[in-house]
Amino acid sequence: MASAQAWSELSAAASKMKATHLRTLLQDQARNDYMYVKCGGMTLDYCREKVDVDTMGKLFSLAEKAGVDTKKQKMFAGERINETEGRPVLHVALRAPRSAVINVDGKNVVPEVWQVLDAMKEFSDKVRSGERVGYTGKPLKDVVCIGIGGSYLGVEFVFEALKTDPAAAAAAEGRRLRFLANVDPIDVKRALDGLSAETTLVVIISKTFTTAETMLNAKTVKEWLIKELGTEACIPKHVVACSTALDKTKAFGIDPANVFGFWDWVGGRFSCWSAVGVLALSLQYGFGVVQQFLEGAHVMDEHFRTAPPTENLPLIMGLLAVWNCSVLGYEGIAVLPYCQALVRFVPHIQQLDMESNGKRVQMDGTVVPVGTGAIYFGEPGTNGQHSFYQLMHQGRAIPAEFIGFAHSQNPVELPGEPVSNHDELMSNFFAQPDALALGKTADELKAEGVPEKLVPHKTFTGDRPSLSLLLPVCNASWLGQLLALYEHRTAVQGWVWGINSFDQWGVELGKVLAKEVRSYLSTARKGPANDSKFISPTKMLLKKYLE
Ligand SMILES: O=P(O)(O)OC[C@H]1O[C@H](O)[C@H](O)[C@@H](O)[C@@H]1O
Repeated sequence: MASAQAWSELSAAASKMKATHLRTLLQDQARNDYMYVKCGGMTLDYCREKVDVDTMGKLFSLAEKAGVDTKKQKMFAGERINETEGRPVLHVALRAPRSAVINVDGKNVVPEVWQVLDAMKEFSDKVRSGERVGYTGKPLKDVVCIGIGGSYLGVEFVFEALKTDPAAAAAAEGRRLRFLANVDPIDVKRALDGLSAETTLVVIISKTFTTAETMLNAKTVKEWLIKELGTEACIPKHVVACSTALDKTKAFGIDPANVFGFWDWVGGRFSCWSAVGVLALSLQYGFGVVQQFLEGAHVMDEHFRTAPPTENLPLIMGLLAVWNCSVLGYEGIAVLPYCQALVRFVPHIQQLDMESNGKRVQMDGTVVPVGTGAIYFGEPGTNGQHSFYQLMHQGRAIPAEFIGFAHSQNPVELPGEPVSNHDELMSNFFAQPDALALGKTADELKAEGVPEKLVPHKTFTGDRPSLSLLLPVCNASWLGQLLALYEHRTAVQGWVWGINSFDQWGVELGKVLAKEVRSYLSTARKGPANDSKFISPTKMLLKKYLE
């Protein structure tokens, strides 16, 4: 955590920035050029953030004082930086090349990573080619993934993002991939709808293999398979698992040969590069496509590890998030991908950032002196424009992160239209940040002849910060880079705040209380039950539910 002095220096800079409209800041071309940063084919333009070059200098020095670089080197070196759980944080090892050396307690973990990757390639190739079949001899063309949180969101994001990528779509022809996350039995119905057990492979994804939702869903689907196929003997052919808890997968009845492992140094929300994501995505799109995703992430890892601060995209984006949240006092961040393929990107980023940085104490247990974490939300553009953008333009100011691609996965050009469909989409990507930043003044409206009484309603105050990320195309490799960028951006914020971005104790209390309700309901469904553990409003509502 940076010192109190470093934070107070920033609040002085904040006063200056608050008093300077983005219209003024954007007139400084040297400033704008400084904030136009390239990383390979990816471009970050952050000139519409409420910062000047001097502020950025202060933010880089804040990072230095907070020891961000040292913490980053420790992460890459496999040190136990997740102090509250005593674990290294090594998702970067999951996408390291075969030749890399990353030691944990003196042992290189990269060969183990590749051993599992090779096993997943072999397994998915066999399923896809029809060499490995179901219990009745039919090819396994459908896959149902059962998992929640980090064992679901990233995988679904990538699955959706590649669905319309021409190469991935061709590789997925004739195959279906479904997800079952919520413990709501309605989700079981939705996931299994129209599937035949004979052709369905079930992948149970759970790091701990104890998560209540996943375990109940896994049992429910196991029952479905047994009922449909008429025998428990079908399970080894139809159920596989991705987990670190090999004893528990065995107890569930899964053949150890059908379990794809990973390690305690892979955090749930950083795990889609492990068996958690690689197996299901390889089954759907083939291992080759998934390998491009991993390689893309590695490119971003290397950029993050080696690029100087002023060119380091994850560092800059992490610092801007800290600046907006802790110094300027904005509470939310809108993530706005102008790409329908990223339809499940924001839900994943919500978990990635809000579970990582929704913390109130520093590593040493003392309360962080500034606000931490932001409320993430967003929708693909242009859908969001017809929904919550009104509030962003004329209601609350919410820093926004616009994400766009130079080329579409599905180019369409209609004769007689002034621009291609993708250019139409991207016209909005370029227009919205300027509308937020510049706004529209009363004088401009009056000059346009807007009636006096409508002028206040039509005025846009502007001065609303955003950044824009432009990537070449939404394919496996660029998706890998994009997600790794957001992962490192998340870590940077946590390191500046001095919190532990890699634990998640905040999810525990609700789980414990749910256990008490579960045991009460189990008794109450059969007869009288003791509700003295609950507060009276909860008792009342439980009574109503059971009526
Ligand atoms: O993979 P599992 O052990 O089933 O855990 C699934 C999820 O459980 C909890 O909700 C954690 O907060 C998540 O970080 C985790 O990803």
